[in-house]
Amino acid sequence: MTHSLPVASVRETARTVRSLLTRRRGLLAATLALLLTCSASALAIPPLLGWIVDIVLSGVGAWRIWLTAGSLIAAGVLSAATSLLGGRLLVICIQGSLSELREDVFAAAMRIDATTIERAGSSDVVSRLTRDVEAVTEAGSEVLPRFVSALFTIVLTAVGIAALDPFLALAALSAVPLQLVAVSRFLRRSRPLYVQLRCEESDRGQAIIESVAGQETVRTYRLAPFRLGLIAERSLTAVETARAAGKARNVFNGTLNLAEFTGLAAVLAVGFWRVETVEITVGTVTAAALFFHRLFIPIGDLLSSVDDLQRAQAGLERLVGVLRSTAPAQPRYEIRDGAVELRGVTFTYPQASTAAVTDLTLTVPSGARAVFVGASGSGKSTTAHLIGGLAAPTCGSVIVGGQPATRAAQASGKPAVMLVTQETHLFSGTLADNLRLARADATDDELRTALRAVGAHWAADLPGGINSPVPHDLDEQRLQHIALARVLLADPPVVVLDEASAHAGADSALDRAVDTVVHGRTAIIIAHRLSHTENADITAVFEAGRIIECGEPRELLATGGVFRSLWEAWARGHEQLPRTFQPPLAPKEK
Ligand SMILES: Nc1ncnc2c1ncn2[C@@H]1O[C@H](COP(=O)(O)OP(=O)(O)OP(=O)(O)O)[C@@H](O)[C@H]1O
Repeated sequence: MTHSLPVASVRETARTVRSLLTRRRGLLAATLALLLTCSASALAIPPLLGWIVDIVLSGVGAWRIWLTAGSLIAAGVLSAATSLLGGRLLVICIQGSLSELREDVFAAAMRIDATTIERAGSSDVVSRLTRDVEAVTEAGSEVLPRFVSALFTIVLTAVGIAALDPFLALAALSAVPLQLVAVSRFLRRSRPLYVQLRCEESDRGQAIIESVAGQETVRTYRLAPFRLGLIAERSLTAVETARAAGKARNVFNGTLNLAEFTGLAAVLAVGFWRVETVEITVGTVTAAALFFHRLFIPIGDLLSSVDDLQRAQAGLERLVGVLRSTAPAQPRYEIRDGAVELRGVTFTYPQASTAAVTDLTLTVPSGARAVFVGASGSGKSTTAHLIGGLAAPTCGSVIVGGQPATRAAQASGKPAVMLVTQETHLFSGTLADNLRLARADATDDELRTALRAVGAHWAADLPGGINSPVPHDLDEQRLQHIALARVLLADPPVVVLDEASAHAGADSALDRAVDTVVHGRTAIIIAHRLSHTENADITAVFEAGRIIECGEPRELLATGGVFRSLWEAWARGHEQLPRTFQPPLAPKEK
């Protein structure tokens, strides 16, 4: 079960939209004035046509027909020109606001901490940044301009009919009750359905992403039927909600058609009676019928855009929810040095019932090298993540350079801590692009130097050198080269290497690269081989989420505790001990 990110209330969403629009209030006012002019000039067309009918019926001078026709053309041209210009300005205004919102939401999503993303499921964030942004953008650029101009046309046309004849206006109003019922029922029913549908779609996406990402596990444990069942169940739930939303839309459209029929029938019937009683001319009834007929399209536009706007509103509420789920942009923090301190740290993963690490206390002075050893699941990676500021401890504090680690992650200037894991993410683009993620202003020479320093000589052999697209078939070692070169380029005071040289194998080139990278900075190394403790200032032995031994490795060997047993067991499996641990470091026999 995922805990989706929050969805903003209607009021919060309206506040955000208002603040985005008021930044462009001049442009918005000009746009509305143009659209109003467009609707007003279009409004002149039915009465002018009605006059032509009356002039023809009365048989007076042809010049009047020409004059009226000229006015008709002028009104048409003015209406078309202002509609074009107003529509364009509206799109510019809305697109500007939307792109600002998109940037804010994207920046906010990047600031959400890893624990919240994990709790919400990554597909929730992805669906907000893709499908919701799409729905809002589409509504903003296509539906909203149609909605605004339809709204103006309806209001002005209603005024026009009333000015022609109040009885005809009353007849036209007979369509309104049915329209109001249709809209209010639809609004009540569809908005929660759209919000629900989005959540269900993102749950379905999460199940698919997890199944694909974990396909090896799925295959190994023969979980395919279970995973497919889960996806099918979530798809079915989403389809049922989509069907309920479709049904609500059909009822809505049917009621609108009935309303149109009722209104036009009423206008024609009343018009017939009024002409019979010779109180108005045929031209007036013609103008009123044309007015009412002209209303069909904008009313259809207005009410059908309610559907799209509803969907966009649901999307907007989810987007504003992303803004709400992060703290406002943090001020940049200065870190003092590369010292790392854990003070009574306990951390429990969101959906776990027991703590992954408990009451950890450790001090790594600036520039020192600390190596974490321990069995799988003993809490090393969790501690590395906490030092990297990816999550805040449940209890206690993790301090980097005098700042809580989560703040140090936003240190001003270069990053305070960099975490290198076995999973090196590459973006599409060239090798240089991928390295410049660490330092945007690095020159080509600096990139090449960093690659050489970590032993990535293969990069020079690529057809276009560092400007070649990243090869798809990079092996784990080469991926680690890129990750380590990024550290050299970013030059953080603290580096956390989680199994960074696990793929070194017999070749110790990657170990040498690790040595180069950690030189001159505080290093936290999660070791998969005890040889890594050879050059460590501090070795911390983890067991069941606790640090059970901690100190300078020679002292630990001399003390004869768990580390010494581990060391001896490891050494038995390796004919050759690392140089420094041989005679000089090996514990003296007591
Ligand atoms: N995302 C997670 N959600 C819930 N529990 C987790 C999560 N990641 C790790 N754990 C649990 O936290 C505990 C510590 O795991 P951690 O990965 O930190 O250990 P580790 O020593 O780094 O192991 P390894 O060397 O296998 O990575 C384990 O019990 C593990 O099952």
